[in-house]
Amino acid sequence: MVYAIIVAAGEGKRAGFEIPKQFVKLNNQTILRMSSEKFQNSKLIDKFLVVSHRNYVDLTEKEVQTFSKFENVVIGGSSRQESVYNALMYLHKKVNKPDFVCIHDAVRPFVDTNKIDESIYKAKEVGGAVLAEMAENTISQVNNGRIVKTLERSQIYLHHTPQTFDFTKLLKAYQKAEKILSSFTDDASIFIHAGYETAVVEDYRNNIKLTKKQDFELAKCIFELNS
Ligand SMILES: Nc1ccn([C@@H]2O[C@H](COP(=O)(O)OP(=O)(O)OP(=O)(O)O)[C@@H](O)[C@H]2O)c(=O)n1
Ligand SMILES: C[C@](O)(CO)[C@H](O)COP(=O)(O)O
Repeated sequence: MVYAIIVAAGEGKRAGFEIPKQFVKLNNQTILRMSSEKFQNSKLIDKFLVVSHRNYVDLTEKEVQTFSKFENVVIGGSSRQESVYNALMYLHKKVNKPDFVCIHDAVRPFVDTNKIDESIYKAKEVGGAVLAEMAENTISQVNNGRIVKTLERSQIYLHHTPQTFDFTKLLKAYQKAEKILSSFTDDASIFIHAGYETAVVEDYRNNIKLTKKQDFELAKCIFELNS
């Protein structure tokens, strides 16, 4: 069984809207609903959870309750990784635990459903799989404003989501890292820290994370292009 975990418990501080950015609407649909619909439409996702900020549970539920694969809202934590951990612990308490979990940022509404499925196929083969975009710009490591070294860009990938993992292994990885979760910014880095193999699945550039206000201007263009 494959569960999606859609993390939507952030406050959207960098975006600066009056409400958390996952509830901002694009063409009359919230970002959260747009993202959730992609997992509802995936042929390999059996059920999904949405991780919500404790102050927005009702609004979160209202956005996703019509989806047949939606199971429950889980209360988030103080960081994205804490939120993921809360969802993993919810699943750990179930009698019928999932085999794989597919973790997605609610604020990446343009994810392609076929790419979701590709990440699941690859995770079933390798153990973990991350949708990622190969760097097309020259990349450098910088310290105090000075270039330390230029990196081989064919070996540099920008991590997107979803990131899909063997559930038992990911839970163990989170348990191993639970005192240092703030050292990580995504699930793959926690999985790799535990020594597990992780593959990349080439993703489309338009699977952007809506982080700042200007990303919503770009989102309007992507939405128009996709329409
Ligand atoms: N404690 C948190 C923090 C973030 N997220 C989710 O993780 C995803 C990526 O996080 P980010 O873009 O950083 O969202 P925010 O934390 O809301 O943004 P900010 O840091 O600007 O407040 C988002 O879907 C966000 O809702 C979460 O579930 N729980
Ligand atoms: C998980 C992620 O989207 C992969 O690129 C990214 O690390 C999330 O970072 P954020 O600061 O929590 O938005």
